[in-house]
Amino acid sequence: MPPLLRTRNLRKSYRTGEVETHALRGVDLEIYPQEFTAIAGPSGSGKSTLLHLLGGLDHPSAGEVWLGDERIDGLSASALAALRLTHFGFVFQAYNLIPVLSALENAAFVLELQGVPKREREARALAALKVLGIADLGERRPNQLSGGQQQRVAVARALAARPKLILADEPTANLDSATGEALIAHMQRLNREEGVTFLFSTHDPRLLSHVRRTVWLQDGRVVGEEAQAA
Ligand SMILES: Nc1ncnc2c1ncn2[C@@H]1O[C@H](COP(=O)(O)OP(=O)(O)OP(=O)(O)O)[C@@H](O)[C@H]1O
Repeated sequence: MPPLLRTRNLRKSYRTGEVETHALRGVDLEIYPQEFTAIAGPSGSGKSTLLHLLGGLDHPSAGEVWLGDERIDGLSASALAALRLTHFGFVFQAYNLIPVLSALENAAFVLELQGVPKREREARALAALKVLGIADLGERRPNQLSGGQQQRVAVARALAARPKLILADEPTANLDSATGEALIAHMQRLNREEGVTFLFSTHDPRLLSHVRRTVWLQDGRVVGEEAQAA
């Protein structure tokens, strides 16, 4: 099976005034369909930067990103936006829920952008909330939900759009241990039963104990890899 996502010698530098930070220094990575994988490493090692580049949220300084057999690193902003809408689900802190929309409307939001008709998007959003065990909370706004429930709505929103891949940046950060474990169990079930590919960035040992593969980053380089039994 060919990889879903692939990078070749991926590099990213940020310039802030006179200071240049080399966040990624040549990363080669392949993510295959149905993986349940974490990018792990210390703070500042480049995990979020890597996830952003893989999801087409930013351009690399050098190197290549391939989605299937399409090279995506050089695409225009609008082409990347279209690609994100159809291929990727994001569970990122910076992409949190829209405060004035209910949980159901938030879960349906990407479908609205995709032009899915109203009745179908409500049915799919509700089905996604059900999968995450929060169908009864569909009417609530984000500020009426706990942190864990909000994270589940974010996963439901990603899922409802039926992406090939869900990219999740520290999805269990700030969750108490029971809520974190419940969210992990839901994502595992989606992975096993629906075949959704998950790629996380995390340093949460709870999540790391459940992934099947961990790619370790340090100073912008892959320094090791572990496979775990399912
Ligand atoms: N927009 C930016 N401008 C300047 N420097 C940045 C920017 N984004 C990230 N960096 C720097 O790039 C390096 C990698 O950051 P990144 O956020 O990818 O690491 P991380 O492993 O996700 O860290 P954390 O676990 O703390 O979230 C860090 O040194 C960071 O300060």
